[in-house]
Amino acid sequence: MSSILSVQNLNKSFGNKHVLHDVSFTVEKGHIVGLVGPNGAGKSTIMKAILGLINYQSGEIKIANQTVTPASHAALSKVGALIEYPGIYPFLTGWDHLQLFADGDHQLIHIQEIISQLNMDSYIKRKTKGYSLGMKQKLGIALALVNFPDLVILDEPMNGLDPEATKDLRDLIISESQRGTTFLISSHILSELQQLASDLLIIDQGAIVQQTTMHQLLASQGKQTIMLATNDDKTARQILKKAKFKMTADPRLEVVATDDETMPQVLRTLVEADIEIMDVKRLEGNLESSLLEVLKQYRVAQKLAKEQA
Ligand SMILES: Nc1ncnc2c1ncn2[C@@H]1O[C@H](COP(=O)(O)OP(=O)(O)OP(=O)(O)O)[C@@H](O)[C@H]1O
Repeated sequence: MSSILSVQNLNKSFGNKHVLHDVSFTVEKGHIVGLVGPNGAGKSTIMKAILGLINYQSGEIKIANQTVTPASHAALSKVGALIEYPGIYPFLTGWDHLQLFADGDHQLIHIQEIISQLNMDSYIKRKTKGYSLGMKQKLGIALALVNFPDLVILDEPMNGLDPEATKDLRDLIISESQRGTTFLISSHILSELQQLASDLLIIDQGAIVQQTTMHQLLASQGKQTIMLATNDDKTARQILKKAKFKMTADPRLEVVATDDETMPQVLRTLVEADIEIMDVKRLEGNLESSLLEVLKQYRVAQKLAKEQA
């Protein structure tokens, strides 16, 4: 695995307000990373620092091994971003914006693909002064993606999007990531992020609480389960209990997955006992409840550490 982005010991203050505290993390090439945390945690500030939009007191930011500062932007040539509101000229059409932004005519096919995937065909040739909030947001996202960037940074990209557009965006991000594009995305829409992100950076009050994978976070909270249907659920339950698998309170046959091995072990145990398996599903837990739990535990630990200091 190689990292495309590395942030080390980043400290940022606005006046005498210290808002980022020794923030360090790396982002692996091709991953979709969710940056999550409460309001005011420092997500946008981290993104702006990565994009060279704000100065910082200390630390180092590297994109593809090249240092980024407000005075040194070379590494950003292969980065696309949407931070806060997209900068859009009202008297140009969406198509004009995309063409102006594109590195060359060879991007036209890609522009057309993005327009179709985000369902923008019906208005892309209209002046943007008549666009709704969601239409502008989609244009901002299209602009971030147009030149096949290696890294894309999106701050709350689902803002203003209806459910259909949210799904279109999710599909687009996944297809671009399959081409090798890396994404760093902040969002408060955790149900959406859960379907998108492979990795998570959890931040609270300007400090990294945890860098983890979605799978690990959900599993660590004991929230991932395996739902089974067999030809004899009653006997299957007895066998699984005897084999010391943890069952949930659900009246159906649901086993708590403690790690990646649980699923094959459960299936082997049942097959060896001649139970016929009709259906098996891995149920992911809930990102929102897992995140709230992690933040709660972190704050308790922080409070204890302060009291002991
Ligand atoms: N230009 C600024 N001047 C002063 N303080 C600022 C400025 N920008 C951000 N802050 C402060 O820095 C902290 C982090 O803000 P930031 O916008 O990065 O949080 P966030 O995690 O993106 O929040 P949200 O989820 O609400 O968008 C907050 O306390 C905020 O008030």
